[in-house]
Amino acid sequence: MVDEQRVRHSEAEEAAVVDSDLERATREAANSLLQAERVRNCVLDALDGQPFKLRPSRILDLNRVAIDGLDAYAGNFRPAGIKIGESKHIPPEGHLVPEFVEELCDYVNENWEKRTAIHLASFVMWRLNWIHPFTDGNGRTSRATSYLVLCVKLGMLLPGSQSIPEQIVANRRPYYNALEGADRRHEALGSFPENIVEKMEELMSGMLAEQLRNTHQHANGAR
Ligand SMILES: Nc1ncnc2c1ncn2[C@@H]1O[C@H](COP(=O)(O)OP(=O)(O)OP(=O)(O)O)[C@@H](O)[C@H]1O
Repeated sequence: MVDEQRVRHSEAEEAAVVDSDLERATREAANSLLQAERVRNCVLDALDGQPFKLRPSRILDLNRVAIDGLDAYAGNFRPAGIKIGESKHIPPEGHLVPEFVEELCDYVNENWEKRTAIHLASFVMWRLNWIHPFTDGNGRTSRATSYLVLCVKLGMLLPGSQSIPEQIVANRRPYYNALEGADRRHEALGSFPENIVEKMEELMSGMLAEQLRNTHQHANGAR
């Protein structure tokens, strides 16, 4: 006899993901535009007076937009361990991810008035990559979240054709070096000293200047 109490199993749907390289490339390009638009809308909401707090749900959403249709875990924290190719850093175990992401959000929210826009954006860039909360799209999600924090803290949608995330993608080595510099400092001290992301701050400051310089040149007639 069938026990009625035992037949009510959940049947979860599986997330659909594309399988050809061409579809993947097309989807990645479309997602990247959607993610940039998502960041812009979040900045505009904050400028419109909606109080800004960095929350895990915002970070999850930026990951979902980046890898939707490309990875079954889009918008979810990874369930297990992960490695980063060619990096010495081993991200924390999967079960620790939610706690580390909450700690990152707390750091940003608690230091919002005390620290500069460059510091907060640099901290997010490093720490989110350090946590590596997702099965894929960690770089894209970290860059988008960092840029969101930078713009909201500055209180403006930054002008310029070559945004900081675009500059990083065009030349990744200094970005990897800055991530590794903070990894080493953190490993040695096990905490967040004031200058933990010094290298990333220098890099980001230079990239912000470049982004604004492009606007200045454009204003002077350069194409
Ligand atoms: N030493 C390091 N510590 C922390 N994060 C690192 C380190 N080296 C590289 N990374 C990050 O890991 C990312 C790769 O992770 P993943 O493949 O999930 O991201 P992605 O968004 O798919 O990649 P991409 O940045 O190429 O778009 C790199 O882009 C970089 O942001």
